Amino acid sequence: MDQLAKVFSLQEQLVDFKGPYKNELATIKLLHEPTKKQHFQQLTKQLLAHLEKEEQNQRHDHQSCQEEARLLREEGNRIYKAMSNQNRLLEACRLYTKAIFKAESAYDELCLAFANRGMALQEFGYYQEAYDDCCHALEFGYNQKLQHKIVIRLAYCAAKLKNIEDLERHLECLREKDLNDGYIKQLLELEEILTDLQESKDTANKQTQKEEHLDKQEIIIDSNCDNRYMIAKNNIAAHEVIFQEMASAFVPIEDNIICHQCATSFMCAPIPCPHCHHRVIYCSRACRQSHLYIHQYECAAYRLNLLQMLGVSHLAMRLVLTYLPEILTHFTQDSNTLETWTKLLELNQKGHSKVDPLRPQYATSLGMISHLNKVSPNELMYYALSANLLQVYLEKHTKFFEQFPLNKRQDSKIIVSALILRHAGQLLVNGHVGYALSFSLDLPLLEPSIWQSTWRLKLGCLHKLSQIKLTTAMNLPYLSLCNHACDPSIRTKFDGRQIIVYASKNIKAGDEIFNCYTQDYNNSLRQERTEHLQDVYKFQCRCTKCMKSDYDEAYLNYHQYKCESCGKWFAPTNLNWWLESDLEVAIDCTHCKVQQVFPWYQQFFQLLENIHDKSSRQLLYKSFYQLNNCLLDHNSLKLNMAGELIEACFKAREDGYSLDTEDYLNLEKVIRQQLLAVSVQKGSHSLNYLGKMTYLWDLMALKKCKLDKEELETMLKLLENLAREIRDIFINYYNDFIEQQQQCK
Ligand SMILES: C[S@@+](CC[C@H](N)C(=O)[O-])C[C@H]1O[C@@H](n2cnc3c(N)ncnc32)[C@H](O)[C@@H]1O
Repeated sequence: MDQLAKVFSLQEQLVDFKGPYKNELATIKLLHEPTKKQHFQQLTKQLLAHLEKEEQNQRHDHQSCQEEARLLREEGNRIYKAMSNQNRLLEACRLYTKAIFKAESAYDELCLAFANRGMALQEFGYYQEAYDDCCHALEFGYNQKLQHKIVIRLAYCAAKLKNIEDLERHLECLREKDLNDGYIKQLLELEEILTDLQESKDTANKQTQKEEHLDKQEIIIDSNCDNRYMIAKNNIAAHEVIFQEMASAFVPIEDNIICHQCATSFMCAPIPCPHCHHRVIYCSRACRQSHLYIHQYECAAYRLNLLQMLGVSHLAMRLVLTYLPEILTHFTQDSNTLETWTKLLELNQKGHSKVDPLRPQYATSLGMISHLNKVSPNELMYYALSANLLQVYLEKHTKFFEQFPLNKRQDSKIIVSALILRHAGQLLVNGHVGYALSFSLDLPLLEPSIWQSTWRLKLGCLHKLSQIKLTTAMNLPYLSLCNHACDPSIRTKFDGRQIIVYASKNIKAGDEIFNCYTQDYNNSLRQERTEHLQDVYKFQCRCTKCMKSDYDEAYLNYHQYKCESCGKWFAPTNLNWWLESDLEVAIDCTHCKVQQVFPWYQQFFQLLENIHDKSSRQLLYKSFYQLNNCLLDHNSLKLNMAGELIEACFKAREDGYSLDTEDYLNLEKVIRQQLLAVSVQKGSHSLNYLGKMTYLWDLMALKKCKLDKEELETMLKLLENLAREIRDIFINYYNDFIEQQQQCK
C-alpha cells in the first residue's frame, strides 16, 4: 500500500490534471502524453516489479507447502479413522480443507488432500461436493495405478445424485480396469443401481422448468433527460416482487470467503485456485470452470495482492473482463481511438430504455451515470492512475491484449484504461453492497459442534446464524436506475448474485420507485445523510422526509432519556455515546443542562460479567426491565443492552451453565422486546429481524417457549426474505425441532 501511494504521488507530479474535465478517454490520454509517457509507465512497471518481489519473498517454497499440507492431511486421516469420535467426519474435512489451502500448487499433496476430503464428504452425505473433490484429485494428478479408488467413489456419488450419464461413464472406466474382488463386488452393486435408475428414468416426472415472469410490474424509464428514474406503471402492493436482477459482475468485500462465480458464502468444500495463494475460492467445480475466463486475467493480480488495494477499480476491471467479447466487436480495422470510443458509448444510447435485468447487456452498464466531472482533481487522478495500473498489469502479466487486432494494440490499451476509469466513476455512485446472514465461524459448514447432518443444524444452534455480513460489491445497473429517497419504496434481497426487489409499501401507478442509498430516515439523522449524499452522489436530498419540519423526529425517538434531574425526556447531543471508546464523555440534559450519571449503565455491564451466577442474572433481568423508567420505548441503547443480555445467556448455556425456567421466561421476554424494537426500527422483513429471530426459534426448539400458530406462520413467511441456502437451513431446523412440538400443543 505504501509503495502504491509512493508511486502514485510520483506519477501525479508528471501529469497536469488542473484543466476542466472532458471525459474518461481525454483523461487517460493525459497519461500517455509522449514527453512524459516513458517515465510515467516505467514507474507503474516498477510498482508491479516491487509487488512481484514482495510476493516472491513471502512465497512458501514447494517443499514446505507440500510438507505442511501432508501433516494436516495425516492429522485429518487420524481423526477420520477415530471411530469413537462422532464429529470425526467434519473435523477431518476441516483438516483436509486446510491441507488443500496449504498445498497451493504442490499437486502431489493437493490431489491427495482432495481425494481424502472427497471420501469424508461422501460419508457425511455431501455427494456433489465429494464428486467435485474426486474430479479435482484426478485433475491434479492422483496416482494412475490407484485411480480406480477415486473412480469408484465418483460412480458412487453419481449414483446418489441420480446422474445416469456420469454413472455410466465411470462404470465403463471401471470395467476396463483390473480390479480385485472387493472392487468387483462394488462394481456389480453399482451396475444394479444403474439399471434401477435407467428403468425409473422413463417413468420419472419430467419437471419442466417454468419460465417465471420476473418483472410483474412494468417499469417505465424516462430516458429523455440525463436524470433517469423508475416509475410504476401499475399499482404495486406492499411486499410484491417488482423485479429481479442478476449482477453481471461482483467482487467479494474484504477477506470474505465467497464463491467468485455464484457469490454464495455457504460452502462445505471450498475450492481455492492453487496459483494465487487461495485468494480466489469457488463453491463447486462448475463455478470454478465458469469463472476460468475471468480468472485467467486476474490470477496473477491476486497472487501479487494488487486488487485489494484498488477497491472499486477492481470491480470496474471485472466489468471490462466480463464484457470483453462484446467490447471486442467494436474494434474494427479502420477506426481510430476516438471513433472506437464513440461507438462504444453510443451503445448505451440505444440500450437503456429496453433493459432486461436478468440478461444484462453491456449497454446498460455503459449508460450508468458518473460524477467524475464533479470529483476533486486528486480523486480523479487516483482513479485514473488505478485504471492505468490495471491496464499495465493486464499487459505485463496476462495475454489479455492478444485478443485485440495487432494493429489496434495501442488503441486498445488506452480504451481499456478509459473504460476501467469510466466504470470506476460509475460504480462510485451506482455500485451496490450485498449482505447476508452468516455464521461468525471460520469454515462454518465444517464446524462439527453445530451440524447434525448435511444442512441440518444441531439443537439450539440456529442463533449461530444471526450475524449480518457485508459480502459483495456488485454491479446492478437496472436497480441503479432508482433514485434515492430517505423513505424508500423498495427493499432488496440478495441471493447469490441475484437480487430481488420488493415493494416495501403500496406504490401507486405513476409513483416514482425509490431506493435508499444511505441509512433511511428511521435510522439516521438528516445531516449525516445529506453530507454523505452530497459527498458521494453529488446531490442535495429533497425527499418528503427531509423536507418535513420535524425531519429527525423518528430517529430521535429511539434516543430518548429521562433526565435524572428535571425528569423531562431528552435526546443527548451525542446520540450514540455508548458506541464510543471514550465513555467518559459528558451527557447533559438538553433542557436543564444537568450532567447525567447513568448509574444503571455501569451496573448492568458489571452484572453481565457475572452472568454465570444465578443471583446476578436475576438482578440483571430486573435492571433491564428498570431501563423502561429512564429509556423511552424502543431506545437504541436498550436494544443494544437486550442484545448483550441475550447473547451472554446463550453463551453461558453453551459453556455448560444450566439456565432454569425463570431464566428462560425472562429470556423470552427480552428477546420479544428486542424483536419488537427491531421491527419498528428496521422492519420485520429485514435481515436484522431474522437474525434476532434465531434466538426465539432456539428457545422454541429447546421447548422453553411456545408461539401461537398465527405468530409462527408469520415468522415462517418471513423466511422468504432469506437467500435460498440460508432459508433451507431455517426450514430444516423448523422441521427437525419446532414443527412437531408445536403440533403437540
Ligand atoms: C444510482 S443513480 C440513479 C439513477 C440516475 N438518476 C440516472 O439517471 O442514472 C444515482 C444518481 O442519480 C441522481 N439522484 C438520485 N437520487 C436523486 C435525488 N433524490 N435527487 C436528485 N438526484 C438524484 C444523483 O445524480 C445520483 O448520483
